[in-house]
Order: sequence, then structure tokens, then C-alpha cells
Amino acid sequence: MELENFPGLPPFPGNMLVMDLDRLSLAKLLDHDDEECRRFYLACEKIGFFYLDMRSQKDGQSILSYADKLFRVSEQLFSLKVEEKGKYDFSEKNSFFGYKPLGSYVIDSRGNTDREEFYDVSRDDLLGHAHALPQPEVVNEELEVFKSFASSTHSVIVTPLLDLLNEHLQLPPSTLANLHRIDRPSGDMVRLTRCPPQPVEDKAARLGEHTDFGSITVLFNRLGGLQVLVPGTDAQWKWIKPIPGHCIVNLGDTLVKFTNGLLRSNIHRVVASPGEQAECIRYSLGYFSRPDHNAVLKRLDSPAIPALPAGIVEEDFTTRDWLVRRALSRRVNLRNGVSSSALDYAKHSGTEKISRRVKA
Ligand SMILES: O=C(O)CCC(=O)C(=O)O
Ligand SMILES: [Fe+2]
Repeated sequence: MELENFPGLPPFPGNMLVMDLDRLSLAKLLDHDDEECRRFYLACEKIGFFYLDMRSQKDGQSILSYADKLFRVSEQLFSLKVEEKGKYDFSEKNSFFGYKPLGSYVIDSRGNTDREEFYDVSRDDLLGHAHALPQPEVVNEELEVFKSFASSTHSVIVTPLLDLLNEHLQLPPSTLANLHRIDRPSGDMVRLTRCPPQPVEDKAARLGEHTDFGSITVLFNRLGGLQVLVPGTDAQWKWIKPIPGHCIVNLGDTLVKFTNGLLRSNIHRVVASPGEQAECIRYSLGYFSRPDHNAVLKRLDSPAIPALPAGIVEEDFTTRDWLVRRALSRRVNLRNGVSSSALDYAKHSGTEKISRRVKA
């Protein structure tokens, strides 16, 4: 029987409303197994989330071991003093990398703020393609692990999945991969997060409902807390149970834009961990892939991609504009005292309406 719990952590309770996501095998997808590919395409269109079983593929196993190491780095990194971590908050320089303190992000139209800290490391910095931002010593000491995690996740998971989607979408060869080249400047990043336990009587969302801004997110969770909103008007929140040896993959807004809504970037959020897990500090780790900064986020031309409604002209948004709008506009420190109103919160939203299949 496969291991369903993470050693040393309380189990995910058995009586929760969980999302029964597909468990796809990385090895089979890399082998272009017909049935696995069919399930992959359906998952990308119907829910935009699935588990990827990494255990039977050599590079997948390496990524799992880099992820283990980065969970340990997270513990050290977030245990630094707030003032020390604050030195790496670069939001006022219009950078979306570096440290994001607890509660510095507006997560809903009422102006509530988040309950988790992030540390985002730029892939371009790691690979030496950009003038690297300063990093705390604990990150500098493990740069090789960050680098291996970022480059393997990009080459073993992100690019092959984009190539499969490319084929499914009947696009000219490598169209999607060429929009996500590792040697072009992009907002790709490794994100470490930490959520402190929350008082039982106060379980507001830790990270509000959102869609991911980019293309493919590869997420490593050990404790519950992540939930997805099932599509439709009478949607329900369902838990995503972390499974050892698997990462959780989800699609983001740019793939919705490239495919005019054919692929789904599903709404999700992070809440207090369930049952006994609520007592633990929750760490999570993700690789967020995005198209290169200059890519224009518009429908790609293919007979397999739904046409735009007559008369609709898409805005000319580059990935960079999109990331600045989505990642920085809700930062409390950049709002110059302007409070959050439903109107301006909505202005900075992503593809949520499309994701719910609800008419605007
Ligand atoms: O921590 C998680 O499980 C998910 C985090 C997330 O959705 C995000 O950082 O975009
Ligand atoms: Fe997310």
C-alpha cells in the first residue's frame, strides 16, 4: 500500500470533503502514454489541478529530494528575526521577488490581509541570468539546491507538460515551450511559505481565494490547508490532501489567456490546516512558471482553441505587466493609504470568472 501520510506530522483527517484529483504518473507522461495523456488533457480542461506521482522517475525522485532539503531551509529562513527578513522585501522597488511579510497582502474585497509569509527566489537570479538580488545567508548557503530544484522542475515537469499541451492544442511545434524558455527573462520563481498555527476561534483564510498568475505551478505540500473551488455557480470548497511522493500541479492565468478559456486556472485558497494538523506550522514550497516577460498574453491561433467572440479585441498585456498588476497591486505597503474597495480589488483580479465558468 502506498504511504498516505507524512512521517512525523499528524495525519490529514479522514472525514473531510476532499477533491478527488487525478493522480498522474510523471514517468508515463514523459513516455507519452496515451491513456495518461488523455487524463492529463481532461484534468487541464476540467479542473486545472492534478497530482503528479514523481516516485518512479529518476529526475522526479531528485526533485523530491531537493524539495525535502528546501523544506529544511524554510525552517531556518523563516526563523530569522522579522527585521532581518524585512531587509529582503523589495516590493517598493517594484520587484515581485524577495520577502513578503505576514499580513502585507490584501486578500479580499473587505480589506482583510493574509496570514502567511513568503520568500520568493527568482529563477533568473539563481541561474545567473539576472543581476541577483541580495539573499539571506541561509539561502546563499543552499543556492545549489535552489538552482537544481528550479532547473529540474522547469526541464522535467514544466517544459514536457507544455509540450504535451502544445500537441493537444495543435499549435506549431514548441510554441508554448518557446514562450517559456529558461534563457529568457521571466518571473519564474521558487516560493517558500510559512503559516503559523491559527487560534481555533479565528480561522480566516491564510491566503485568500485566487488564481495563479502564471502558467504551471508545481506545489509541494505536507499539511492540509489548500482548497479548490469546484467550478460552477453552486461551487463548494474542497480540500486537497497532500500525498507523499506527489506534487500538486495547477495551471495559471496565462494558459487561460493563450487558450481563450479552454484550459482552466482554478480558484484556490489556503485556510487553517484541518484536525490535529491545525497545531503545526505549515510550510509549503512551489515552483511558479510564467511566460517570458515580453510575451503577449493573447489567444494563440489554432483550430483547437476556441475563437474570440465577434468584435472582441484583446488587451495588449505582456506577462510583465500582468505580474506587476497582479502581484504588487494588493500589497498593503504600496497602497499609499488607499483602502481596499470592492471595485479596485476586482480591477486587479485574474481569470477567476472564466475559471468558474460563470458569465461575467
Ligand atoms: O501553500 C499552498 O498550498 C498554496 C499556495 C498558493 O496557492 C500560492 O502561493 O499561490
Ligand atoms: Fe496559488
